[in-house]
Amino acid sequence: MTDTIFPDVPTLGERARAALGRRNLVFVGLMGAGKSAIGRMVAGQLGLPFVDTDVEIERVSRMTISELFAAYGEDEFRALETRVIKRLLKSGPRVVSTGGGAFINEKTRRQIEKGGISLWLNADLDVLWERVNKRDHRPLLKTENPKKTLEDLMQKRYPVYALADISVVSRDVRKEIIANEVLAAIIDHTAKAASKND
Ligand SMILES: Nc1ncnc2c1ncn2[C@@H]1O[C@H](COP(=O)(O)OP(=O)(O)O)[C@@H](O)[C@H]1O
Ligand SMILES: O=C(O)C1=C[C@@H](OP(=O)(O)O)[C@@H](O)[C@H](O)C1
Ligand SMILES: [Mg+2]
Repeated sequence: MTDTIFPDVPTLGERARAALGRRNLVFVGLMGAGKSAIGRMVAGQLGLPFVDTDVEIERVSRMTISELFAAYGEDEFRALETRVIKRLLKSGPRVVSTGGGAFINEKTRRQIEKGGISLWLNADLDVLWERVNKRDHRPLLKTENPKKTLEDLMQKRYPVYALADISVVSRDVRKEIIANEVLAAIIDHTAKAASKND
């Protein structure tokens, strides 16, 4: 409707796409923050390809994340994750949603810093818990007290996620609202970076 009345006014998605240029957009944050769901939605609005690193890891290994953890352990999973992300970031621009531990790994974080704009979806414990407790495919949460495990991971990881270029609060509102806030944050970040270079 708006497009018909104001045909030349770019949409939020088009403005964010122009701001991103040739860079990848990389979602980081804890399990349940919405990286996979919001990442896919944002990619659609930007008109860019979307890839979820966990899905890509499962595709190349022909195993589920749980099977990989069980068969080879977390260290091997991280090594595979680093290799997959390095490859994905080489041929952008695309939207990449990482698994929650990717940005915590120093080697992977350096690749992300080099290969694109990182965006932290920052959510509080209750929001995360509400979302993750509905499914049991996350091996790190198969503990006696998964909510406490999630809380411990928050304590350890949040200072590292805070190193991301952009952060957006992921909360209990419709996904479209968060996706639009992500697009606005990309535009804002690029404008600030440009004015710093003036
Ligand atoms: N804003 C939101 N409102 C409601 N549900 C959401 C929202 N964001 C994500 N979800 C849901 O929460 C669950 C976890 O999201 P997901 O994207 O898998 O998180 P992550 O990839 O960060 O672990 C999914 O079922 C997803 O659809
Ligand atoms: O936080 C983590 O270390 C992990 C998060 C998961 O991805 P999501 O954050 O998409 O759930 C997945 O990569 C794996 O279970 C390990
Ligand atoms: Mg995910």
